[in-house]
Amino acid sequence: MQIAPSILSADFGNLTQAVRDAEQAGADRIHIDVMDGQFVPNLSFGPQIVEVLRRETDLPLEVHLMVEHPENWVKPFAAAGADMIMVHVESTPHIHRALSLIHETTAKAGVVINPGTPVSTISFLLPSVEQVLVMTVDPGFSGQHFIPDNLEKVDDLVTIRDRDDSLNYTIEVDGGVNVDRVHSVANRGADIYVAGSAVYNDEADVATNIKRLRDAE
Ligand SMILES: O=C(CO)[C@@H](O)[C@H](O)COP(=O)(O)O
Ligand SMILES: [Co+2]
Repeated sequence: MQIAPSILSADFGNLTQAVRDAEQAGADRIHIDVMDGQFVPNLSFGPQIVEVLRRETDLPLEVHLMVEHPENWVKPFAAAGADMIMVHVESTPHIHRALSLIHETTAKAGVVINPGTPVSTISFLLPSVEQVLVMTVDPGFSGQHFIPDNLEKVDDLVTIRDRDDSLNYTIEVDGGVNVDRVHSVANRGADIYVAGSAVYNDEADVATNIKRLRDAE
């Protein structure tokens, strides 16, 4: 599986080092959680941070937009160097427009579903995305508890993709993935998992934490 460390759990005073550590430890991509204090009750990064991190790493940068009016933020994040931009279906009445805007840039497009949103909500969008992000916590914070029922959505997304050759989205799981949970995520056929607090914490260094996750897959 691919691992996408989320820098939301890293030291905000040294994000460039956090990204370098992840790259050296063999991370596959960097997950950047963007929050506006409206769609979720927290604030985090703007496009300037992506621009800074773009200069630090060749790893793909994926932006998880947790904002209202995500359409307004597609171009700034793409211009800053995002390789993938993911939009919550719950965050806009104009999800097709948001995905089309992403495809007007060089970035790939992803759609995100909250724990309370069924896969059926996005079935008409699946041909239009390169990635589906299944939230296994309610978004807003790192370090929350994994909600296991959401793994059924991974089963559904794998089955739908297997049935239709024209669909080629990757399936990513985000929230509460740690050494105790990662095996169940891998088992269900997800392609990528996000790990925030399991990678960036005071217990061990980033390389040790990533190795522990890989060993537990
Ligand atoms: O999008 C989010 C939270 O809203 C996630 O990307 C978390 O930041 C992941 O952190 P952990 O749950 O792995 O600690
Ligand atoms: Co995220």
